[in-house]
Amino acid sequence: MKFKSPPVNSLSLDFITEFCIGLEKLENNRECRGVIFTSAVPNIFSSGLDITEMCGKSMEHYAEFWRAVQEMWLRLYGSNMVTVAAVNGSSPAGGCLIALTCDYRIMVENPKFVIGLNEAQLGIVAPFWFKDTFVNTVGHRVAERSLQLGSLHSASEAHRLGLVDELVPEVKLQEKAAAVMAQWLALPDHARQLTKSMMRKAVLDRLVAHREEDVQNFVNFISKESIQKSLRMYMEMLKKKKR
Ligand SMILES: CCCCCCCC/C=C\C=C\CC(=O)SCCNC(=O)CCNC(=O)[C@H](O)C(C)(C)COP(=O)(O)OP(=O)(O)OC[C@H]1O[C@@H](n2cnc3c(N)ncnc32)[C@H](O)[C@@H]1OP(=O)(O)O
Repeated sequence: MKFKSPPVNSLSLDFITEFCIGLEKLENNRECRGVIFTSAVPNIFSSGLDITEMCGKSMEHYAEFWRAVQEMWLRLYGSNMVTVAAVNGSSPAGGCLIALTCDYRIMVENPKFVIGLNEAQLGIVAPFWFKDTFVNTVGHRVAERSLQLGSLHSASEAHRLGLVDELVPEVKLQEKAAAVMAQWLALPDHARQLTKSMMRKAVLDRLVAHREEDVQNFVNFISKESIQKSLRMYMEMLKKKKR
């Protein structure tokens, strides 16, 4: 699955809806046993949740948007397929979450590419299920420090921390992703799928059990004037950076 929503593959409601429909089709296709996620936009895997979906909109819109974000994560983290992220560009926040939610992450070894859950830098808080996914990948200590600081890690640092599993030159990315996929698909599906479910079930169940509460927390949090102000300032900063 190749993300192609220029300029930065931000995760808008439309993007997320298409992502979920695409994933469901693949999940229901018995001939499809694995998916590689990558980007068709140069230098960007995904810039994370589309900030314009969380700024200056109605409470109803925030609730609809957050349910879609939850749905995307639930489907991807709970997927029966082998999921490999071929990270060929920067991947902050929600973009990093997509990579973390896969079974395996391969990143291009470009010192300009960054990845991490940088929510704290925007004055927002990664919800518990972002945090759980991060802890399950890198462990508690690394996740705690990285989340509190809202760190964006270079590709080599991300590899050192275990945030990504492998680094490769750009020209080798697709070949490597296909080789990893072949390795994972060599196992009997039922054994791999039951093992994956055993490892992820508690974290998935936690969101399912608290889904509406999580939507309400998000809506209350994001609609606070102080948070709206932080998001507006962040968007301004992104625009100024270009001038
Ligand atoms: C008490 C507990 C309660 C719990 C409540 C939970 C609350 C959780 C809430 C939210 C969670 C959010 C998670 C997220 O994903 S937030 C998004 C974070 N993303 C970022 O910080 C990335 C921002 N973008 C960048 O750093 C760069 O754009 C980069 C991706 C590195 C690409 O750089 P470059 O190639 O130089 O491109 P530009 O910066 O010029 O961007 C091009 C245009 O795209 C716009 N843009 C960029 N990112 C976003 C985005 N995420 N959303 C919307 N728009 C984005 C940017 O403004 C440029 O627009 P324009 O051309 O009009 O100037």
